[in-house]
Parts: sequence; structure tokens; C-alpha cells
Amino acid sequence: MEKLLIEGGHRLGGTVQISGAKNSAVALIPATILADSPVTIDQLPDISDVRTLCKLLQEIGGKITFHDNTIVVDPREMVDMPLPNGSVKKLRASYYMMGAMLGRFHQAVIGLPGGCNLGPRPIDQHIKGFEALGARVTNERGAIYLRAERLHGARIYLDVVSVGATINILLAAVRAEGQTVIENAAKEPEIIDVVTLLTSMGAKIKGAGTDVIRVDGVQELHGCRHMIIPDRIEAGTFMIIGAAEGRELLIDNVIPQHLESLTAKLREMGADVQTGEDQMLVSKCTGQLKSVDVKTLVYPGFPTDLQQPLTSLLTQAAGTSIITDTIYSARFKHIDELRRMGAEVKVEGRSAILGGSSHLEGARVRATDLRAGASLVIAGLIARGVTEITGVEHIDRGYDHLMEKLSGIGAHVWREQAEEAETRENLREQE
Ligand SMILES: CC(=O)N[C@H]1[C@@H](OP(=O)(O)OP(=O)(O)OC[C@H]2O[C@@H](n3ccc(=O)[nH]c3=O)[C@H](O)[C@@H]2O)O[C@H](CO)[C@@H](O)[C@@H]1O
Ligand SMILES: C=C(OP(=O)(O)O)C(=O)O
Repeated sequence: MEKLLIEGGHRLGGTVQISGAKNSAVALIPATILADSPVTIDQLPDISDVRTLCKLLQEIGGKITFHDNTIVVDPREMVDMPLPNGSVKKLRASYYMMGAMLGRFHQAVIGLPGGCNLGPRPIDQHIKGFEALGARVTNERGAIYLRAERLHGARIYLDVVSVGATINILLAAVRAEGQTVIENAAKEPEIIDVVTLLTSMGAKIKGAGTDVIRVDGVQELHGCRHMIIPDRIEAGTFMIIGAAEGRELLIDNVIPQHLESLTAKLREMGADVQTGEDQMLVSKCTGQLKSVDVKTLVYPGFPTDLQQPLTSLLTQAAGTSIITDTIYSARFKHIDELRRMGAEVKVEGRSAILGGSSHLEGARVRATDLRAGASLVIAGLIARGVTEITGVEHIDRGYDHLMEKLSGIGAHVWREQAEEAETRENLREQE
């Protein structure tokens, strides 16, 4: 296993190119199962979650050709092979294999998903949706068995606003008979991206981006070409890096409207954020950053996926900041690691309370999940000395060529083979 090393304290500038969105890509790839001819997807991020999903499609008979950041998926020879174990456990988004395979084959066996450990992440709303569409769903030894004689439209009210459940129900509903209405649907940009692909494939969907989505089922979906939207969480991570150490850091290929909640907070802190059509220019402020309070909410509120990265920046603000995660009960595993680096921060319930003005020093730390990794990278860029981060495989799930992108803007970062003891400890923690 590798570890990542960062020598902090260097000012960062130049241009960073944002990749396609992870949380779109991981839904779009399974969505291709529903087509009757090849689907081309452009601007695919080079991340391990994408590679794992491509492998899952190949396991069920999909033919995939890769060309730089484009894939062509030929779904014609796919079969309803059970996927109870193995790769499905490596990521969260394998749950989209349920909706897509149910939609095409009217049956599927899919192991419970993996993904970041952020406290309980039930999938009861996905299952409630599948059942409303006519599926029988059982959980047998950690795998979900789904079977339907026929799928029919239904009115489904989500008890919690869920990105995954909204997309999964869409995948199962687009080829069902009749109309499906999803109420209290999630409104994240990635949902609109998935609906754009499904519509290009011939689906009839209205209301994406609002909390009521209507789907009129069709019998067949066909191939098409689709370009993934830019990754707002990767872009947000680089905006925070710009606010921490940036001297005119230009973030290219971004949709600024997707990041309004972060832009507002960074400006409130005193960072210089300028927005263009598809670019953002971010610089560290000349004085000290100001403290702010932040609460994560569903879109268009402040995204939970940027809570951990922002926490590292808040260690540098003058005064007390409180950051509260209303989406997940345990998304604070990065806090102990930040403390090792000298951050004055404690967790109370769902909030992290930061004393501010912390002098961060390089230390040996461990990424326990994807955005904890991003948070430690940012802390490492700020800290004096060298920070060593293990658990790099979490970061590789969601950041495309992070090392190269950081080096490209002037960061001193490199990878090394982790020592045997570090690898052992990392594997133990993963069990
Ligand atoms: C692959 C992917 O796109 N992952 C994103 C997706 O995760 P994911 O789709 O798992 O997140 P959801 O939007 O479903 O979860 C939101 C909240 O609802 C709860 N819930 C969800 C489903 C359900 O059936 N029952 C239930 O109680 C969850 O525990 C959580 O507290 O959206 C999250 C919230 O923006 C992001 O942090 C993740 O990066
Ligand atoms: C929580 C995340 O990912 P996942 O849902 O794939 O675990 C994330 O992208 O921050």
C-alpha cells in the first residue's frame, strides 16, 4: 500500500482542471444497463469507483471500450448475473446495480454496498421505492434479492431526502408500465445529470431538480452520447485549497452555481473568490481568515461532502467556528487526525467546534474515508513540515490524479510505499 506525503506551507497558483463528477459517473455507468444499444460517456473521471463499476458491468457481460476519458458501454449481451459479494462491497454506488438490473431484467441479486463509513447509511427508501414499483425484496445474508413479475408506476414519497434512493427509483421506473411520481425527491445536480442521460436514451421524465419528479415509463431505451458534469466536490476541494494557500488559483471546468453555498462561506471568511462562466479564481485573503458557522444540508445547502475539507480551513480562522453535519451522524473521523497535527477542535454530537488560529505541524495521519482524506491533504498543505497520509485508497476512490493536479499548482507532494507496519494497521482498520 502507498502513502501520500505533503510538505506544507507553499503558496499555490496556476490552473487546475476539474474532472467529471464522481457521483454522476457512478450512476451513469449502471444506467447504461437499461439501453438496447451502446452508450458513450465523456469526461469520465479516472477514479477507482469508476473502475470498480466498469468491472461490475463486465462481470454481467457488458462490453466496454476505453479511450482517454471516454467509455463506450455495449449493454446488449448483459445478463442478470447475481453479484452478492466481491466488488459491490468496495463502493457505495454499487446500489445502482439494483435499480438498473431490476429495470432491465425484472430481477437482481446485489450485495449490500460499501462506501465511506459515516455512521448508519440505510437503504430502506430505495427498497420502499422498488416495492412500490412491484418488486419483492428480501435481504438474505447481506445480499438484496429483487424480483418482479412486472414493474408498474407508483406514487412514492421519500421519508428522507436521498440522492441514492431518488436515482435508484428513477432507474427502476423508466421502463416500468405507467407513471411514477417521486415526491420529496433529492435535487442535487447529479440527479439532473442522470435524468439528462436517461432522457437522451428515450426516457420521459419531468421535474428533475425539483422535489417532485414524474416518470412516464417507456418500453425501450436506446444508446446515446453523454458528457458528465464537472465534479462540484472536487472543485470545492480546490476552492478550499485556494482559500488556504492560493495565489490566484484558477479552477477550470466548474459550474459556479453548483457551489454557491461554499462560495458564500469562503467570502464570509474573507477569501477572494471570483466567478466566471465555467471558471473560478480563488486567493487566500491578505489578513487572517474569519471564523464562520456552517451547517450541512441537502442541495442547494452546504454539501456534507465538503464538511470535512472545510474543517481544515476553519482551523486557520480567527475565533471559534462551529460546523454541524445534519446529514450523517458520524462524519468526524478526520477530527482526531487533525488534532494530531495541532488543530484545536472537539466534537460535540453532530458538531465540530474549532478554536481557530491553530498552528498545524506535519504528522503521520490516516485517511479513514474519502473526504477525511481530502481534509488531511488540505491540512498537510497548510502545515509546517511533512505530513504522511495512509489510507490513500479512500482518496483514490474519488479524486482523479490528485497528486498530479496538486503538483501542477506548485504543491510539494509525492507518494511512497507505506511501511509494512503502516500497511498492517491500515488493513486492520478496514476490517
Ligand atoms: C455515490 C453518491 O452519490 N454518494 C453521495 C450520496 O450518498 P447516498 O446516496 O448514500 O446519500 P443519501 O442522500 O441517500 O443519504 C442522505 C441521508 O439519508 C439517509 N438515508 C438514505 C437512504 C435511505 O434509504 N435511508 C436513509 O435513511 C442516509 O443515512 C443519510 O443520512 O449522497 C450523499 C448526500 O449528499 C453524499 O454524501 C454522497 O457523496
Ligand atoms: C460519501 C461519499 O462517497 P460515497 O457515498 O461513495 O461513500 C463522498 O463522495 O463524499
